[in-house]
Amino acid sequence: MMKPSSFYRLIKSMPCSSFVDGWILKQYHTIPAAILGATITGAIDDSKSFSLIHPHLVPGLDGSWTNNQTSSCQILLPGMILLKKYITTLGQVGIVNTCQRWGVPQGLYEPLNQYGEKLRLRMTCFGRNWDPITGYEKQDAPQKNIPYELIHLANTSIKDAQAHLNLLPSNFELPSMSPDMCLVNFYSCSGRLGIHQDCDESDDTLRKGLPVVSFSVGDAAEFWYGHTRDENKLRRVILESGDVLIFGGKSRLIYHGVKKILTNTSPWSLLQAVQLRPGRLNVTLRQF
Ligand SMILES: O=C(O)CCC(=O)C(=O)O
Ligand SMILES: [Fe+2]
Repeated sequence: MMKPSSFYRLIKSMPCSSFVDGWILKQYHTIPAAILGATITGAIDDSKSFSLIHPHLVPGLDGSWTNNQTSSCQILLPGMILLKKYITTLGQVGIVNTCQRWGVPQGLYEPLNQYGEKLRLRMTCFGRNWDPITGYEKQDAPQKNIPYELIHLANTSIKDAQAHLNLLPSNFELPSMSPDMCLVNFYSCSGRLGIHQDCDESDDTLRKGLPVVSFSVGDAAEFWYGHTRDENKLRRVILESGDVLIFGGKSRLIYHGVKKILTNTSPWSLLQAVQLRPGRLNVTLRQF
């Protein structure tokens, strides 16, 4: 019996996969074969080194990852901005493929918390190393550069959010930043993330409120946030595929967490194009 590759798979197994054990095979989207055939060229051979990249689906750097025509901007709190439907389907496909390609061979691991318990997600990072227990302490492990496309998308998102803020009478500040760490999280349908603050970055970053930029791809999530850890006082927002959430300025140290994943809410067009496994991919960029 073949063991699943050590690379954790963002993209679900093809029905003809040689992977027969592990939870990877337990859930399938029911995508009719006719649709698969229309968009995915050729069967994927899982027995070789794991890569499901379809180069023709990776967008160029021509701005096609963003879609300002149909997106909208919501200010959730001072410094906390949600760009709804900001990333095009093509851009979302690009994010999945980029994370998949860049993640080889270590893949996304199941991190532990300080009590030795598994978190309810998988993760990897590009740029500076970070993990939930030691934070940024361990920089000796090999690092992978942050994919340029992700940096570009983060910068464009911040610029667009700033442009929106400039149109408003309020003077909510949203500083720019130069991302040097990119955290990739994948939540299965039962995944979640407890309420926390992102406060491991440098004092300078936190003091200046340099923003975290967060991309959501796949199933939607119920995201809780607010100025307190008290869950009764937190607000909720649904983060959907293609949304970009930015929290900086006065909201840089906001408490937040992912309460639940809303299963079967991935856009059909995304599943057709890239077959992201059931669940949610979240990519955050930040400056240490
Ligand atoms: O998945 C999300 O939307 C949030 C992720 C997050 O809070 C983090 O990685 O620190
Ligand atoms: Fe966070």
